[in-house]
Amino acid sequence: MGNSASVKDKKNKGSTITVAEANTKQSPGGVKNNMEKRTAPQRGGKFQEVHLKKSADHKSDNLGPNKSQADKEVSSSPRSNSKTAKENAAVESYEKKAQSRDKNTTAPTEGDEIVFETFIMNDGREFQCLYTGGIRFYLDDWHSKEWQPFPHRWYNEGRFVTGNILADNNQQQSNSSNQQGRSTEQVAEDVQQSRKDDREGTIHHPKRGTIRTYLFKEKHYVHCFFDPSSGEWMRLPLGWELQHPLVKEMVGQVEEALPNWKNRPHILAALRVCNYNPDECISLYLHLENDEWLNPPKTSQEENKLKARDLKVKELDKKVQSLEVKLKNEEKLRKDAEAQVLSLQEKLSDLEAKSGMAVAQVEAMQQTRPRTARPKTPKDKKPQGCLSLEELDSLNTKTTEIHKCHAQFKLTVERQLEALKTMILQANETAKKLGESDVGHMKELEEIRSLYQRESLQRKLLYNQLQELRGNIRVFCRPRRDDKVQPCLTFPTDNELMCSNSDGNKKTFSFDKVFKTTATQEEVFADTKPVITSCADGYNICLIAYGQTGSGKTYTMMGPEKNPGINIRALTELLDICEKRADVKVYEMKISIVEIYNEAVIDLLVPNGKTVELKASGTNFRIPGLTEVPIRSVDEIKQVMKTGDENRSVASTKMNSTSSRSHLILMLTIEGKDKVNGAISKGMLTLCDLAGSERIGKTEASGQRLVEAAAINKSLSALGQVFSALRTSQMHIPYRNSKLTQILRPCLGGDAKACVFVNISPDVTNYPETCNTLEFGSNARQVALGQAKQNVKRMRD
Ligand SMILES: Nc1ncnc2c1ncn2[C@@H]1O[C@H](COP(=O)(O)OP(=O)(O)OP(=O)(O)O)[C@@H](O)[C@H]1O
Repeated sequence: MGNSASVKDKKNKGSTITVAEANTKQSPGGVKNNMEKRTAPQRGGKFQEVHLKKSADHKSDNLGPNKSQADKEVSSSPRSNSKTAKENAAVESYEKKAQSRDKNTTAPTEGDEIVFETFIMNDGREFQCLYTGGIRFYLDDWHSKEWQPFPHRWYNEGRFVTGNILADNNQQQSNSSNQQGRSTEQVAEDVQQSRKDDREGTIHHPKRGTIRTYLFKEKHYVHCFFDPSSGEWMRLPLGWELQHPLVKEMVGQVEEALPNWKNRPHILAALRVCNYNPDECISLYLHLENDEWLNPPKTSQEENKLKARDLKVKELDKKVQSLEVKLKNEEKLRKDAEAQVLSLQEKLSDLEAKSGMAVAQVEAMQQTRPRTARPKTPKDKKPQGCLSLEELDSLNTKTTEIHKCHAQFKLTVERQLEALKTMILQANETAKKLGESDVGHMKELEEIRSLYQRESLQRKLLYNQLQELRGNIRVFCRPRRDDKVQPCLTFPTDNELMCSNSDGNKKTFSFDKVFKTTATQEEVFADTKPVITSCADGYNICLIAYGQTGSGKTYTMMGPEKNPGINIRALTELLDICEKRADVKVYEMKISIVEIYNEAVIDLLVPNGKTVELKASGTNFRIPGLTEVPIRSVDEIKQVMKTGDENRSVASTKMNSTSSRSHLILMLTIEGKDKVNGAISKGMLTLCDLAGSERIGKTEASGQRLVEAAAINKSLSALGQVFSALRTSQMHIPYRNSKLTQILRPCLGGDAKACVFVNISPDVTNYPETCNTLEFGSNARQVALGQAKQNVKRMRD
């Protein structure tokens, strides 16, 4: 695991270049001519006479035109260059340490096996190294990009990380810097001789004129200026340093990312703490401002509180429903009342029309009525055609009756009108009251709605906290099914696994879940389902498969077409969630697929694959121009996967790689817009099938396979270092050390959730690799628990 890797690949034999050949080609200065005899440690723990390149005495001359970056760095820094007795003592002490560590952590192997190591210099720089046939090389990935002989003097200037990458984290040694004892003139001279780099600079001082500055790299960078009057390098005051162009640029970067942070000297002070790394400075600020981790640890009361809140939310749910029913009833009542008012208004206007007609009739009758006849005198003669007295009397009576009727009718109409007016007034009042109560209910409903939303948000937060308490990184162990091999695994409980070899060695490991070899794809997926749900709520989720080649990583993640693995199931589950929540949220899902091969990131959704670059963006990294394909159905998911797979085959043929030598990463962004309050949630699901974690075998340790193995070793080590830093709650998490950790950064740490599948082979012949994988998983699991407790119980019969 991690720093030591071996692979068996017989395909590439035609193009095999041995390490010695490769170095002869790579170092025109003639590596073989510059060899000397010295004692070097063997992995078996013995010392033997071997040839090693003469590096300390011949410094850069043996590297010819490929003068290594490391040598340049060393010569430019104020350190001792000569090989001393102190150095030899350091070499021997290292060798003794390596010998004793090998006994404990690494199984003895053949004499000239390739062993990968990481060398960390006291100033923090890291180099990938390989050790074979008693010779150690380092990968000069700054300048020549080739393997260079490991300089002798470096033994005194750093330490190796070997064996278990996580376990080695505690082996920090505080080697004292060689800088002590060197005069400032020598230091100044070294700086003058060094090649021009961005650490050199000048500042114009109003009294002292132009002053030379140099950004020293110690444990942390320290920006100093050379003071000729005292002959010493002095630390630059904040005010001066703010004038330096490089520093100005860094401060500007932080200011741009954090516009609220206006105090430039404070920013610079924080930059100093963060070793002049603006990204780190930004993340430090955000960490201190918002980080949940700074909150006091949760107690068991939290769980009770969560339950109580859940109950409250349910009650509120019921109340909302009953209020909605009530509101509907009241709305119906209001509509009825409105209809009644309308019909009454119609009746009223009808009656008004009728009464108007009646009045008109009466007026017409009054106008046509004959004048009252004068009383008849005896002299009068009844003219012809005139009415008789009796007739007139009866006419009078009728007229009087008509008058009476008219008066009565008028009275009735007036009364009716009055009654109608009162009714209309009453109806209006009722309608007004109904309207008011409607507004009241609406207000109440709105309040309850917002309360409900707040509660459900709080529920999600508490659910998230509960998940955090259970562990943000959950580790599952899945052994491959293989009935033809001699098994080395037993399963004492659902959380424990015992691994034993033919010598009777036994190791027990604990995980969040240990699947049996017979576990189905459905059973494996069931445990990740709740975590995936939270992706739709806007959380970053990551599922990683780690293990040696052939241990079932691809089977677990992708699976066969008829029995798919986690990838298809997770995406289908998310589509289901989106559909279920369609009433309240509108979701949009986009997918990208990339492959990391030899530290190059390849976009697999472009025909034949295209190399893309990672760019730092605030505290995270983004990939400008990366293809994103929207998905809306299971068929679309399958189509995208097929395209990715086809392009991966073409790309790997082009690069002469195999799928097990690269990491495959599937990235899905899911954006949901709340229909009620318009809130937007953005989650990310990262599904990662890592390259095989096994060690390199002797026969395959050449040419391209060697570079591949170094790249895999580097990225898996970086992943282990990130877990390690998270486990020990370090301020600086070394995400930058590999492309893999840069891409996985949003899903590791913070409030992201990760599930790590450690895939193992049940075969007893794979016992050492299986133990390495299980140890990686155990260490990753401790990140979740936040404890430095060792989960591995070692037993010997
Ligand atoms: N749980 C399982 N049940 C049945 N067959 C399995 C299981 N796990 C793995 N296999 C089979 O084992 C073989 C190797 O598995 P797989 O390709 O998934 O390994 P891997 O770790 O992804 O290897 P590589 O690193 O080369 O990609 C495949 O043929 C696969 O079908």
